[in-house]
Amino acid sequence: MLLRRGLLVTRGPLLSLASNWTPQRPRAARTSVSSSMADPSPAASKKVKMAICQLLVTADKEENIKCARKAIEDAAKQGSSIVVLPEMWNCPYSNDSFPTYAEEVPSPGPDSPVAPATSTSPSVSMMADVSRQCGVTLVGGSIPECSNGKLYNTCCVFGSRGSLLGKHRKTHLFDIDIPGKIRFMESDTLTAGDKLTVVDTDVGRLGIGICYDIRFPEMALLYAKAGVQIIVYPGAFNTTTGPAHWEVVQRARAVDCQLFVVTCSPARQEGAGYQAWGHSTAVGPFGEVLATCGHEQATVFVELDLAQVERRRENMPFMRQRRADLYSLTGEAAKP
Ligand SMILES: NC(=O)CC(=O)C(=O)O
Repeated sequence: MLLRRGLLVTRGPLLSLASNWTPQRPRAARTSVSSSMADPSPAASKKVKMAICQLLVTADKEENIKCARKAIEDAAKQGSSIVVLPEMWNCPYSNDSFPTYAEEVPSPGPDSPVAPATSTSPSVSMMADVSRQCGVTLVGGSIPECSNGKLYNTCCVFGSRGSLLGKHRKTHLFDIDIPGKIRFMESDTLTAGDKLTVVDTDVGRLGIGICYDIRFPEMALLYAKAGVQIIVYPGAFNTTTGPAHWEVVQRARAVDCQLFVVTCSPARQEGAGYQAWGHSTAVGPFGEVLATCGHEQATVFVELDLAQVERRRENMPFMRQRRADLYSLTGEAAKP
């Protein structure tokens, strides 16, 4: 069997680890499902239908909220039980925009009261309302959050009854300078979060990271240690780092940690100051790209079989094989 891009793998029956399900396959979404190993046992599967909404983000906040709501409703109509939004989906990705578009985000909890739609947090209210109305788990990409005079890049996770189950503040700020290509300093306006975020949802245990967080394998390994099945990274790589690293880092995190990795980018907006790479993707625990798309607006539908996480860990028990006598990983990704 030959996998994409010429990787030669062992012989064995072709097996879909997680099949793409596309009642109406979105334009530009691509599926590449592959497996290099025969599934050793037909153990119970636990399938999760996910929609990854690569939204076109404009300077019009109200319009962005409307579009996000519609994408979530459409995904739910097509049977998704979990929907993912992009990083900074309610505003242009720029330090000028973050303070202007920022909202307050309440503390998570099963009874978290979420401000009514008329409040100063319209993006948060919409996400709470639509997740409850559609009965979906929602990983709400990220929005700028204002709290005690500081700004954060914050992802809200809502349960299928509309409560705010968790919030993750981007822990590694995107401060890079590649001369002649791209310079971006999130730290000019944003403050880094100081916690890792594991959330138990109806669809499984999620770990959350935002964009640049994906470059730090220690964080992903701590999530794996905490029993996370899917790490979701809303993210907006760019046209310099995207082609070089976007897919590689997703597959690396998935292989290292033997779990699903899902990314959700904004679509590329011609003429925008920040050119997002797009290519929202789902990767399986054997490092296989399950579904992806180009840089245009699209929803990627994918079915994840969470039983594959355990299977891959049985096949190759990295966790047990670590050499704690030679190295160790400290830190905490507390189980919820
Ligand atoms: N925008 C980010 O946070 C990260 C990014 O573009 C990169 O790591 O490259």
